Amino acid sequence: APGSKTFQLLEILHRSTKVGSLPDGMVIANDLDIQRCNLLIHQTKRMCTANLIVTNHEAQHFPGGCLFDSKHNKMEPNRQDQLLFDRVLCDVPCSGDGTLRKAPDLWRKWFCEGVEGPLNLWMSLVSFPNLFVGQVLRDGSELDVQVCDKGKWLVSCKDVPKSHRSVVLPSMFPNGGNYRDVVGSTGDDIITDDVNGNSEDDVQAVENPVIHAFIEEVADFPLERCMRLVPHDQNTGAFFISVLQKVSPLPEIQVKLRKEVDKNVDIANQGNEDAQELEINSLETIPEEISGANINANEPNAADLKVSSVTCAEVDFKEAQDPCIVENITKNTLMGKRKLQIQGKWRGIDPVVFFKDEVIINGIKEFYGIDEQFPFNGHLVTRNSDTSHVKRIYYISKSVKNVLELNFSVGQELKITSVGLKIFERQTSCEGRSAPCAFRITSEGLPLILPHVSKQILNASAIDFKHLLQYRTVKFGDFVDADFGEKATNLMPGCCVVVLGEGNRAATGPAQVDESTIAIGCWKGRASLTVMVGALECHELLERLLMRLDTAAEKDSSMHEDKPFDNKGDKAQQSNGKNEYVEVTGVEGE
Ligand SMILES: C[S@@+](CC[C@H](N)C(=O)[O-])C[C@H]1O[C@@H](n2cnc3c(N)ncnc32)[C@H](O)[C@@H]1O
Repeated sequence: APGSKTFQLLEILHRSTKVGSLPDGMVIANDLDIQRCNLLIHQTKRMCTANLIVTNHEAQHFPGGCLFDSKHNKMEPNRQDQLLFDRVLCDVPCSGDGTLRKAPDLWRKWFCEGVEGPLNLWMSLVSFPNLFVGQVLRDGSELDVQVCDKGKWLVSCKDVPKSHRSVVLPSMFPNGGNYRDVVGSTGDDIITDDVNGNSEDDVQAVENPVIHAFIEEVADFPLERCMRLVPHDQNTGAFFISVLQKVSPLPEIQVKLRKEVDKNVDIANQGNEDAQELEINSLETIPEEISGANINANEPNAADLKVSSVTCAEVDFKEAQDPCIVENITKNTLMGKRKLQIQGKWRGIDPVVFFKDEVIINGIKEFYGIDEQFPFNGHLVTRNSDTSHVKRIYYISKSVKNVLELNFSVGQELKITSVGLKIFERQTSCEGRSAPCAFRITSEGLPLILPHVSKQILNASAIDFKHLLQYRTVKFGDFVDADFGEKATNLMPGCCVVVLGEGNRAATGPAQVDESTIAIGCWKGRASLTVMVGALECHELLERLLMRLDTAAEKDSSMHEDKPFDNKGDKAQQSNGKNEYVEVTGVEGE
């Protein structure tokens, strides 16, 4: 955590999806804490999913996306017009008492009222219209909190035997206080016998009438849908899990929605204008003074912040340290100019903008030979409303597209911190030559788009693939398979994809892609191919490659010793002086 439950939900969603396609469903992951959102985004990145939206709301006030038919003065009951969830996993803040075992010091700070916060939150969540039907749980605040000490139920701190008062604190009872207040100003008149007439040394289990009544009451509840994992049984922090099923909408919800509708109408009118303004239209020019800035999504008033620019020298230094890790380097072409990016509704959060620049989109399609089956229209978004500086393009599934469209139509109610799968990223060559296509395919986007790519794609033999991963830049003439080297020479300059073929020769014909396909994004420079992933990813791919070769029926033993290829390998290594690509200067936020 955070992110592991979201990851598992996405895994379930993607489980039966064929390579190159996307599941129908989607996950919206929400947390009130923006830092937790960012961690979650990071953790789920390796899922490479286009079916996730991460939002930053109070869950009890999660926007409903409910449309209002102003003409007929009624709420649209159409399901498509509302953001309704089929299932909700609520991982709510807890009382924290399960943690006491591993952090006993907390016991002294633990106080009963502390549980009320989470309890109130749970109650407001279960009555939330988008989620569950309300009133499914008994209001816990009605319950008198009882303290059990050595098998005996204590209703008030007055009942605590003197010898136990250092352990059972008044703060553990709902009325709190301290022993001095409760038993007298001096504390001398401390009761030594408890309310049940037992002496303090004669503590015995007694039946508590309140608990008894409670047990009788809950006997009819469907508690088989709840599970309590007590900490000492599992040696964990304790969990209470319950499964609730919504069986019908609540009448009160209609009233509540009714009130919200009026508010939504105003927002929607405002929002539609915003949405139109924010849609990218290459014919429109955005005034310079409001374009191009790097907004930190964690800062509530980031739009007011100055833009800190990374100098060329800093970037060169970082690249010299690890020339392949370029993705995280943010350059700012504006160099010192303070410019503000157009913000969406949420200040400090980059706007989500449908990317519709046909010149760029058609250029990408043409360059990579992407088949028409792969839907682009309405599936691309950016986090930058400045068309001339779009740096990253994200792919969204149909389900996410529907939610975004609904969100725009109701005035951008959703505060979206992350959406979709980064599929293309702007890239240029440091040789100064501009590639015919300014956008490379990202490694996250590669699994999705690969089956649809027919140009700029090569099949490499295992040995050449291995050399690419090892040396990361290999001159065309240094490839073991001369045919592969020639094909690489004939590629267009810029981004290309190298797919691992079978055995020691590159496969011929178009790449056959399935779940087991190993492929890597590369840059075709003037004289060499350079892999476009970080050292860690290269290392992981190399391990996968070696494992595959180990288990292959026709294992080529030469793969495990470089001797026959030493010259080639050395040459390849020597050629790794400088990469032939560099991340383009960009100003997009996110
Ligand atoms: C038990 S943690 C679970 C976090 C996350 N699901 C995970 O697996 O790490 C509870 C989370 O609820 C978040 N939270 C607290 N109050 C909230 C609220 N009103 N709305 C949404 N999230 C809230 C906290 O920021 C915290 O991250």
